[in-house]
Order: sequence, then structure tokens, then C-alpha cells
Amino acid sequence: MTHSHSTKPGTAIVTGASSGIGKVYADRLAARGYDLVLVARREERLKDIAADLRQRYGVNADVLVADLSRPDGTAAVADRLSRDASVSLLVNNAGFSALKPLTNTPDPVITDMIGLNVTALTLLSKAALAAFKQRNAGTLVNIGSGAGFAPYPGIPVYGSTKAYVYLFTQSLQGEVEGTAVRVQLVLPGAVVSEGWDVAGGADLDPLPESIVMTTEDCVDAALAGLDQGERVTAPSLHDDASLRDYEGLTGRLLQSMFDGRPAARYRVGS
Ligand SMILES: NC(=O)C1=CN([C@@H]2O[C@H](COP(=O)(O)OP(=O)(O)OC[C@H]3O[C@@H](n4cnc5c(N)ncnc54)[C@H](OP(=O)(O)O)[C@@H]3O)[C@@H](O)[C@H]2O)C=CC1
Ligand SMILES: N[C@@H](C=O)C(=O)O
Repeated sequence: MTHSHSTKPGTAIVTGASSGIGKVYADRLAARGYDLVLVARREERLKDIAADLRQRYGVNADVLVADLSRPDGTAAVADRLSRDASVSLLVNNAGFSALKPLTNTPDPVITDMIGLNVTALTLLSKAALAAFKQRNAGTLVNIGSGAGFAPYPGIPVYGSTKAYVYLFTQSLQGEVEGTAVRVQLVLPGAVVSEGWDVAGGADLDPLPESIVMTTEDCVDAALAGLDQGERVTAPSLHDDASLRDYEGLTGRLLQSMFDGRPAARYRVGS
């Protein structure tokens, strides 16, 4: 499908576009007429995906090979965000997990995971919002995880990086309030992808099929949430009132933390 110039929505940068959720984002965004910049480390895969998108949708698709757990990799993508005024959407999707207790997780895995899931996502969000705010247009999508809602024994670092994405992205929503810039937080549950092999220590196969979503359903729901103007989209959460309750409760808890008097149960000064 080709799109006329006047309807072009601009360029979308998708990190982690070489597989899983990111690859499906690239496909769906190309179907919507976006030109693409595909970011990941595996160049051959990215080239094949880019060629396929060009051929099937008639869009431009560039490959940007970058290791986002390294400062130079993140800087290369940030540079594209600040130089290329056609970029109207960033999907901060690249991420990985290690399903291991802390003491069994090698130090480089920990630093790479924090570097990718937290530092790169933060710096690329900053570069995107700087460009989008200047143009008063653009959309930032950050991929968190249901694993960021509560302590998750066995995956202490991954779950915590996703808790960061949850709070960070919602904080950014406050920063763009009153502008035309949009920030969406996407919280997948369990999704079929190579990510489970990368994570090790757990296998998708023993999980009941009923709790695992396809990458296609996950991305289609995330984009439907974006179309509906949602700030937080949880593709597998049927009871969305529970999310609002959670947000309300944590917001009230934050407010009630600001009190100069020690709580009575500590009997300080009594
Ligand atoms: N699958 C699931 O159950 C869930 C996944 N998520 C999140 O969804 C996102 C996508 O994961 P998913 O599709 O499952 O996993 P995949 O492993 O299929 O995809 C991860 C993508 O990130 C890229 N990537 C990994 N490390 C780096 C790096 N250092 N620099 C640049 N790119 C990198 C990979 O490409 P390459 O190796 O070529 O660099 C790949 O394209 C992640 O943020 C994940 O945490 C959230 C909830 C559930
Ligand atoms: N990727 C999954 C677990 O590691 C998740 O985010 O739930």
C-alpha cells in the first residue's frame, strides 16, 4: 500500500525493531504510512525487515545499527532525533530481561540491562521531547511491563527497570501537559518473543497459553490505545478500573508522605 505525500504521518524511530514487539511495531507503523528508522544491533535482520517494509508498504525504511546499552549507540539515535525534523514518533521498545536472582546475575548483564532499559530509554525520551516540544508535535511511546507493578521474586533488576519506566514515563506526561506532544506508556503482560530466550532461566512453553499474548495482538492493542488517546495502555488488563485505582492510591500515598511529624506509631518525642 502506498500513501500520498500529503497524508504522510512522518518518520517513526523504533528501537529493538529486529524482533518481537518492535518488529511488529515497525510493520504496523509502516502500514499506517510512517517512514521508519529501525534500530537494533543485528544489522542483517534490520536490513531484511527494512527491505520487506519498503516493498510491501512503499515507505522509506532506514537501518540504524546501535548498541543502546553503550553511550555511543544511544548518542547516534539521539542525534537522529535532534537532526531529523521528519521524526514524529519514537517507540522506546528495546529492552531485555534476565530471569535470575541477583547473586546469579553477572555484573555486565546488570549494567547492560540498566544501560538499555533505563539509561537509553531516558536519554532518548529526552532527545525526543526536546525536538517534539520545539515543534509542538510528536509522540513518544515507552514500553514498560506488568513486571514493574510489584516486586517480582527472581527478576529483581528487570522488574525494577520497568518500575522506573512506569514512574518516569508518567512523570513525562506531566511535562507535556498543555502541549500537542503525546506520551504513551505501554505495559505488556507476557508476550511470545525471543525475549524469553534472551532472559534465560524461564521458558515460555510451560506457561498456560491463556496467559501469553501474541506480539501482533500486543502491538495492535497498544496502537488502539494510542488512537483512543490513552496515556497508559495495558493490552492484557481487562479490568482497567484496577489501573485507575492503583494510580489513585499511589498518588494519595505520595501526598501523604509529605508530613513533618513522625507517625504516632513511632512514639518519637512522646
Ligand atoms: N515479551 C514479553 O513478555 C514482554 C516484553 N516486554 C518488553 O517489550 C520490549 C520488547 O521485548 P520483546 O519483543 O519481548 O523481546 P525481543 O528479544 O524479541 O526484542 C528485543 C529487541 O531489543 C533489541 N535489543 C536488545 N538489546 C539491545 C541493545 N543493547 N541495543 C539495541 N537494541 C537491543 C533486540 O535487537 P538486537 O538483539 O538485534 O539488538 C530486539 O530487537 C522490551 O522492552 C521488553 O522488556 C514487556 C513486557 C512483556
Ligand atoms: N519480559 C517479561 C519477563 O521477563 C516481562 O516483562 O514480563
